[in-house]
Amino acid sequence: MLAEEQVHALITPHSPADHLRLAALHRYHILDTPACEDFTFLTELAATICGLPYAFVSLVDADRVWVKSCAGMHLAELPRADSYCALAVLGEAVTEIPDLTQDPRTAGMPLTVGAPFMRRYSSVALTSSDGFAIGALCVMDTRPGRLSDEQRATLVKLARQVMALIELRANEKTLEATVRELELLATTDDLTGLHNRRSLLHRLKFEVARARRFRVPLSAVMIDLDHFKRVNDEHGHAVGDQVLHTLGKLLRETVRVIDIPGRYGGEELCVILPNTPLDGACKFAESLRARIAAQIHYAGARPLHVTASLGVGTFDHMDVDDSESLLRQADAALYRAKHEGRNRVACAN
Ligand SMILES: Nc1nc2c(ncn2[C@@H]2O[C@H](COP(=O)(O)OP(=O)(O)OP(=O)(O)O)[C@@H](O)[C@H]2O)c(=O)[nH]1
Repeated sequence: MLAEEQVHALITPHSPADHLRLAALHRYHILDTPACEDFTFLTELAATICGLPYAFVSLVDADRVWVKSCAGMHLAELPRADSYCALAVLGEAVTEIPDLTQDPRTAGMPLTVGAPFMRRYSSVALTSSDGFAIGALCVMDTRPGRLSDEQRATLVKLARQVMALIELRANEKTLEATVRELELLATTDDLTGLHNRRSLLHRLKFEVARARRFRVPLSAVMIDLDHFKRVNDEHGHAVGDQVLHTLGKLLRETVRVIDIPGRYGGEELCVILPNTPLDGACKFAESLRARIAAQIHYAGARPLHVTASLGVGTFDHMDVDDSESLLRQADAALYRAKHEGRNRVACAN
């Protein structure tokens, strides 16, 4: 019998390419994902075809072997050094150990010396598209023995199906992430990071419908920077852009998670406040006005102060009309705020 550390070295000879193999495994984002019927089906099929009670789809991580699906026995993960599957990623496409008690690498492993006292192990490596063995489809039994040629050939085909499923799931995830990114691009204003006009109006329609349905108030605050033309004229368009960008950030950080801040157009911004009555919306607008006025911007090294006028419009659930009239109300109030001297909030009557 080999010394324990020699056996350990046989089982976990992390090859120089192991970090590449691990990188290939991690690209699939499959580790620690929930159980899934498709994998279970293929695993149970492997057990049935080989006529054995146990089958597993295992993925060999840095220090553990994580089990994606199992048949015959529940297993979540094992230390890498305690798993037969760690051997399956060492080079051979097919690994077969007809008597685990006779192989120095496996004779002392917990599943060999303890329940269920495994005796045979056959596996096919799961090979990534770039050629790395990331895990194995394996079958086991508590009696020694070998697979027939036909069973082995079928297990190879099934392993390809498992790998195809892993690829498919990874592609689906990439596609979902791309769709999310595209959605974000289509609904976000580049300069401010707020909802763009189209998205803002879309969300507003939805909120109007919700206010009607649940009989709750809905408010909108229109925000227009004061004398912004001067900022552009005196300091350049890039400084004006920077002011809008900073303002967008302030808005994103100020509003509650259910509020909807957007860029209505040019230097006019808007925040939709669901479930907020007029007095709450006016308080919000006043605090926003003060924050905008307190912000310091820079034109080169020169500090620059910018103020805004704000108009608040509200629908009570009793008279919720439509999104356009809500914005008209807020706009009329904004016009009043400008007219009364700017850097102030006007609320709809
Ligand atoms: N830098 C920059 N400026 C913008 C952008 N969109 C609109 N503006 C400018 O915002 C200015 C708006 O000017 P006006 O509508 O005349 O109003 P104002 O100077 O802000 O004056 P009041 O609103 O009456 O206080 C114009 O000069 C626009 O060019 C933008 O994306 N970037």
